[in-house]
Amino acid sequence: MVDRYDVAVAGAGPAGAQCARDLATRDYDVVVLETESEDEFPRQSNKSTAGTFPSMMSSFGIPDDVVMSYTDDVVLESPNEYYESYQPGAVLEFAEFKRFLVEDGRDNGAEYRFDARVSRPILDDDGVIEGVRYNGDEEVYADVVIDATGPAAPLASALDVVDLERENQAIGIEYEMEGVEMNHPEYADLRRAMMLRLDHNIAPGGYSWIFATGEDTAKVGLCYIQNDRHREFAEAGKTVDGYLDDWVSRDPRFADAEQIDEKVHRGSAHIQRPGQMHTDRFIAIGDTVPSIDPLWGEGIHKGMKSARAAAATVDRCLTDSERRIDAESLAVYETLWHRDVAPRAESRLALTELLYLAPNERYDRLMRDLQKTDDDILAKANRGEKAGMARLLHLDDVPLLAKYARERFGV
Ligand SMILES: Cc1cc2nc3c(=O)[nH]c(=O)nc-3n(C[C@H](O)[C@H](O)[C@H](O)COP(=O)(O)OP(=O)(O)OC[C@H]3O[C@@H](n4cnc5c(N)ncnc54)[C@H](O)[C@@H]3O)c2cc1C
Repeated sequence: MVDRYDVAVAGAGPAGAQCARDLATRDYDVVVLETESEDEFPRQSNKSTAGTFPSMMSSFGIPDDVVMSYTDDVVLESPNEYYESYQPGAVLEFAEFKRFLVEDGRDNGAEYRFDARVSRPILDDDGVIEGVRYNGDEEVYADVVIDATGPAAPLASALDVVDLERENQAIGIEYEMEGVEMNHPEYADLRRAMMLRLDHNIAPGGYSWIFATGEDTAKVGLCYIQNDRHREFAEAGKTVDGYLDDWVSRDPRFADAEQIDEKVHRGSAHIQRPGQMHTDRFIAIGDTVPSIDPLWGEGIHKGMKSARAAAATVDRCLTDSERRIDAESLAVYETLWHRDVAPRAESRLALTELLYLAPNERYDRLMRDLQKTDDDILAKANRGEKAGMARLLHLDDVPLLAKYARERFGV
């Protein structure tokens, strides 16, 4: 007997599981294939700090049970300055959040197969995908196939839909810690905050973070892309683990802190310009695209929005009396992605590249500027609006901009 569904989704991350939730709610026959075993799920894929905002929680009906802590502020730190901004948020228990998405999808009729490692597409005589092969020779057929395997991307790569480039791969690691001095006199009060720190001495060409999960507990981590920028500031031979250990041993906030039950989360994501995201009968979502926000690494909300855009696209195409699922019909996904998931993705990526190229002193100045700037300018810059970005630049940034232009355009 051939297994046949309306939609087959590879990967039960936030993107895949949300897509299945949306499709099952609309009564489509959907199956999700997840490589990990159900008993331990999620184990290796329990990678995320999972800081998010109320807009995500309310748009996707996420219950309070999966929240570790609520925060009031976002704090940006540079080596010698900091800037606080009121912005309520939530740090999720990522594993519980993933399990909630699976259970809720199942309650709505989605089928899950764990221990199901997707390896490649099944193609028809015209080279169009009509199903997937998993665990060697097992097969599932579907009208539409969705790759939501994050950076693994076995289907999107085989179909030449996305090319996740190694030089754009950001790697990250974090510890869950207790005994952290969250209100140290030399630093901002982090007791109810998500803090991101720009400092090449800690995370060369990237950033580090402390996200409060309790009075003296926090998720503490860092990430960077191993590109030229990283190498410019990096110490030879030092690994991402080494950088985190070094920060933890030097920063006075961790003087009496310890790792909780050896809890370590690690993973990667690609930070690159958006390209193609679909073809005949196929859509890529979440970190497979990749949808992650280049500036601050917010991937959960972006991935779930891309999942919703994909589900809406599939719904539209399968509602059509002819069930048209060719590339042209599915192209509405890319329109929705650029409109709703990551508007101005190009400018935000340019801002990110410029930001991580800047030296430490420039970060201190950025914090001083932000302290004097109204939140509206920051919000505009953050959205990638040129007017907001220009307000944060100075005349003596010309060499920095020239360096950026040389790297980006070779001029
Ligand atoms: C250290 C770190 C910290 C982060 N912090 C934050 C944060 O604070 N806030 C935020 O919003 N984002 C954060 N992110 C980013 C966020 O976690 C990701 O963007 C998000 O998880 C992407 O979701 P996804 O569903 O696209 O992919 P993934 O989460 O990668 O899920 C992919 C799923 O597919 C499965 N899979 C993989 N290969 C296969 C295969 N061949 N067959 C079947 N299944 C497969 C995996 O097991 C996994 O369950 C962080 C990421 C890292 C690494």
